Amino acid sequence: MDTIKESVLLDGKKVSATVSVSGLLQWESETLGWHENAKGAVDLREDVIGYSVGSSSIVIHTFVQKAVKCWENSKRVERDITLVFNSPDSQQEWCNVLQRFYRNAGRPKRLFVLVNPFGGKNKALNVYHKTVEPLFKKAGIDVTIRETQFHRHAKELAKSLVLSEYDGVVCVSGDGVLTEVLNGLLERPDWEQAIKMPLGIIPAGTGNGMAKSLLEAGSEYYNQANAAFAIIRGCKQPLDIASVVQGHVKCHSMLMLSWGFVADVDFESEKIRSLGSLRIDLWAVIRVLWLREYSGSLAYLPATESDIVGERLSSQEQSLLEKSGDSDRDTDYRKESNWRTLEGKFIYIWAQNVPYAAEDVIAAPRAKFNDGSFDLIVIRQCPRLKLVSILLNMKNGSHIKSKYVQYLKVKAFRLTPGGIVGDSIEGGYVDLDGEVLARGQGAYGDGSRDPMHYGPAIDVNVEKGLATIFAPARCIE
Ligand SMILES: Nc1ncnc2c1ncn2[C@@H]1O[C@H](COP(=O)(O)OP(=O)(O)OP(=O)(O)O)[C@@H](O)[C@H]1O
Repeated sequence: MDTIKESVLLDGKKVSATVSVSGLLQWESETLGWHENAKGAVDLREDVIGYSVGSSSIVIHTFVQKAVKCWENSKRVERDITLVFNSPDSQQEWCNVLQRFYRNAGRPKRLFVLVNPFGGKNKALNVYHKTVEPLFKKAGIDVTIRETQFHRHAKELAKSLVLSEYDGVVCVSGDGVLTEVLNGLLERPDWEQAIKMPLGIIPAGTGNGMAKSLLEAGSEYYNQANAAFAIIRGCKQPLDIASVVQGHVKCHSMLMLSWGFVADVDFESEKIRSLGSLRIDLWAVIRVLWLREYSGSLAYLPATESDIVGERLSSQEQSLLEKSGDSDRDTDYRKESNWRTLEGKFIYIWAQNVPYAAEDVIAAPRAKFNDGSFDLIVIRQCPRLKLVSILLNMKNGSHIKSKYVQYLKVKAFRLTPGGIVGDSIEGGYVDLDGEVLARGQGAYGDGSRDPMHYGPAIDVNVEKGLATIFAPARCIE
């Protein structure tokens, strides 16, 4: 039978209710006639966390979007709907329909949850217990929770995870812990299997660009409850991943790589960390006043015809490129003929996988989760005042309209960072998903014993949809 119908008490009122195998619960009052509250409906797939069964009742835990101003994504609110049945048989019949529906809905049943107790303002544990745990409980999810105890602990845990025991790994943290899990999975001997494990993120760090990008793309209000609900709903989005190789160092990125101004501000301002988020603004002012330009080169493989700017590679550059990087993975772009190069002075180069780099920074408004490319934002020579306006406009993404910004979608790139123009030291940092990948001589002591010294060129290859991430339904590309 596709639909069952029953006369029940719904929140104490007599209604005629139906539930269909396609997941729609509808009701109509048997006493109110055409009164505005006489009818109702709820979509079991889109708007329900789960259900629980009482002695003669079923409680449906709904999580429905509240209508707000049209330009805002609306918040969801929890509301329980209690259905009381006349007989144990009809209750059982309804339970069977609900059970069958949720068994086939692709929702996760067993999750491995990692919480970074020091993420953001040390509030991640509180976020988990207050907001996330109650929702997972209502959804009937079995949770194994681990607090990360040290830097890169999440990576170790991902490396040793028993894959068959979980339907997903969820990080209650910033983007850093999520990236560690990704790298742990990809460093396993069984990485091809391991990387199919769906990942989830509940924003509880300082940098929450991935969670913001997912919720925004799904037209969901940005908060931790909605992020948890996206995981409960079980929709999954393939996510591009960049493999990054510099000499012997090999790792993976899901968010961003930057070199120059932006990375320098981020890392150099660590000295004034006690000032909180103000540290970034203050250091940005310092760096604008004492603006650095770096010499270097960027070779890249355009993703589309309109991303072709710059010169073709010389035959020597092309042959160097073909010997470089990583040949382990499926996608190998090194021998493609369409590579281009930009050389000279740069203020910054920023490669971004998803639109948001942080909650309030839309670094790459055209970025897509699964288009097989990273978006490059390149600033070369630029007057100081224009640079300030570009930085301010990153809050709404309009910086890409500036004539000083080159915005390119690329499938692969090779960055050769050089020194500060007009200075004997190299200086600047290369930031990979919030961690130092490399730094120029002088960025750390005299640089002679710095293990992260710039070294050889950095090769980045985008692997289309290599990872899988839980995402709001409307975000799926
Ligand atoms: N118990 C711990 N002690 C010290 N460092 C930890 C611990 N757990 C996780 N970390 C490290 O904290 C870093 C930041 O993690 P997370 O992703 O939660 O936040 P973030 O937004 O990237 O940064 P922030 O620390 O500024 O909030 C990661 O590099 C991770 O390895």
